[in-house]
Amino acid sequence: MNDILQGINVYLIGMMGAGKTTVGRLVAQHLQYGFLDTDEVITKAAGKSINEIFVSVGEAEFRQVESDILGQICAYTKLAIATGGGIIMRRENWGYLRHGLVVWLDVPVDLLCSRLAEDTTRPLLQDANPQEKLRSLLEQRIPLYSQADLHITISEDETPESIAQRIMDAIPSVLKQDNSQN
Ligand SMILES: Nc1ncnc2c1ncn2[C@@H]1O[C@H](COP(=O)(O)OP(=O)(O)O)[C@@H](O)[C@H]1O
Ligand SMILES: O=C(O)C1=C[C@@H](OP(=O)(O)O)[C@@H](O)[C@H](O)C1
Ligand SMILES: [Mg+2]
Repeated sequence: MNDILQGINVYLIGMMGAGKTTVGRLVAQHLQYGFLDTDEVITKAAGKSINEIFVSVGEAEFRQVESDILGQICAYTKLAIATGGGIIMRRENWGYLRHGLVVWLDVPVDLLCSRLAEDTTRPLLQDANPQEKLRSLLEQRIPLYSQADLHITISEDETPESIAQRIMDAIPSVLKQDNSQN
């Protein structure tokens, strides 16, 4: 598989709670790739949590830093990258994501909600009605998530390992022509 991918990066996109960070680590192991999480890179560089960044400089500045980090990451190869759920909103980010293979983890809102019910680390969900917030964010974002190379639909009962395996099985079918011909 590593040979077929020719070292191109694999980017996981999808909503908060979709499992990008959890599954991304496993995909990296399967591919014998490095693993990066854009949120983790940002929090390490800033010395602050995502919540603190949103409070101190606001979402707009966070999005700028997120784009800058993605621009730097995409210069490397052999990485599986878990992105933040909103990374797909900026057009310039697609220029970076397109250097790699983009995988959308598509999880129903009800399941996202149950996974994140006790979570306090997602500032956008510190809302009176987190379920409605997730629903409206997903509605805005679906046209963008849909631009992924690979669409992985996830049902209620599927382990992260099973999802990672499905991604591995599906990758050959969506490899960009240039890479599959080499
Ligand atoms: N396939 C899965 N089955 C059950 N729980 C999961 C699964 N994938 C992720 N989770 C849990 O859901 C929460 C959010 O996962 P995370 O990987 O942080 O998502 P994301 O990075 O997409 O926001 C975590 O508590 C994680 O353990
Ligand atoms: O969907 C979003 O806009 C966000 C998702 C978060 O990452 P996860 O998708 O890993 O939760 C994080 O980047 C930030 O809280 C904003
Ligand atoms: Mg994450």
